[in-house]
Amino acid sequence: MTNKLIDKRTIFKIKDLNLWYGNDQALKGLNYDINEHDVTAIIGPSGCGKSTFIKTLNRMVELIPSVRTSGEILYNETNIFSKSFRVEELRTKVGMVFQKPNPFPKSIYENVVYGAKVHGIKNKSQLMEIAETSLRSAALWDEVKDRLNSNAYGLSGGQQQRLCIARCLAIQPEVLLMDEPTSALDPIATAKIEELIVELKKEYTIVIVTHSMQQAARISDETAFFLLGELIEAGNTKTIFTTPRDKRTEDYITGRFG
Ligand SMILES: Nc1ncnc2c1ncn2[C@@H]1O[C@H](COP(=O)(O)OP(=O)(O)OP(=O)(O)O)[C@@H](O)[C@H]1O
Repeated sequence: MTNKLIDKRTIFKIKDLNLWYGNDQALKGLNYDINEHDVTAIIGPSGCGKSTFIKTLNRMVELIPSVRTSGEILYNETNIFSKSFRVEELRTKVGMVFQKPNPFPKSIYENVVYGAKVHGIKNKSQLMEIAETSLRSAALWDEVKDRLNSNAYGLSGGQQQRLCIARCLAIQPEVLLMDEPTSALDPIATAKIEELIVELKKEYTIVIVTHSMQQAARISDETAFFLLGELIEAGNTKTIFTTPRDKRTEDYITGRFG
């Protein structure tokens, strides 16, 4: 399915992607392009393959031993499944934020600079600069700048989620994958993350799984509707929500199932 009208750079080109967990096929013949600086929302009923799909984009899904894939995902024009492709580099460039905030049991500062340290940066002022820049980008700096050495577990759920976003940003990704990043948060914390996503798309490309139609409509440029492992319909979010082509998309977005 072709889905782009505007002339933007394609960051992921997905070609005939299939994925199996053992004998069970979870993704079926997906063809889709994801463009730079778009927020792309992945929607669909429980079990339709949304999480599996985004975890395939940085090959995290392969951490499950029974997983087998076929097809291609071109990331900046290189197939991520090719033998010579460096998966560690992919996971640096394509970061992930999960449903439940998952900070490490460390200080706020140590959480943010963790990846930079793993990458060998030792200089204290450089690390402090990375921490401040990342926390500012995640709209958290003002709330934590006086308590950087406090344990991250002392933050609220919404703050912890922004900390996890800051931790991702600190390793300078190009893409942020977000798997229902607000489903564990209250409406105010959710609104803050949504505002942040809209701000972050100036610098990053964002793919977000969401169960909330309102959230998809509020923050995404493109929406892809999945059903039983298939990509049923994708395109401009406004179009998908106002004039879907497929009856199954219409039924889902109007709450008739799922
Ligand atoms: N580790 C796994 N082993 C085997 N099957 C799995 C595994 N993870 C997911 N599946 C199956 O793959 C299919 C897609 O699951 P996935 O979690 O990607 O769906 P989803 O759309 O993200 O669901 P939800 O909205 O409930 O999170 C489901 O049938 C699920 O049972």
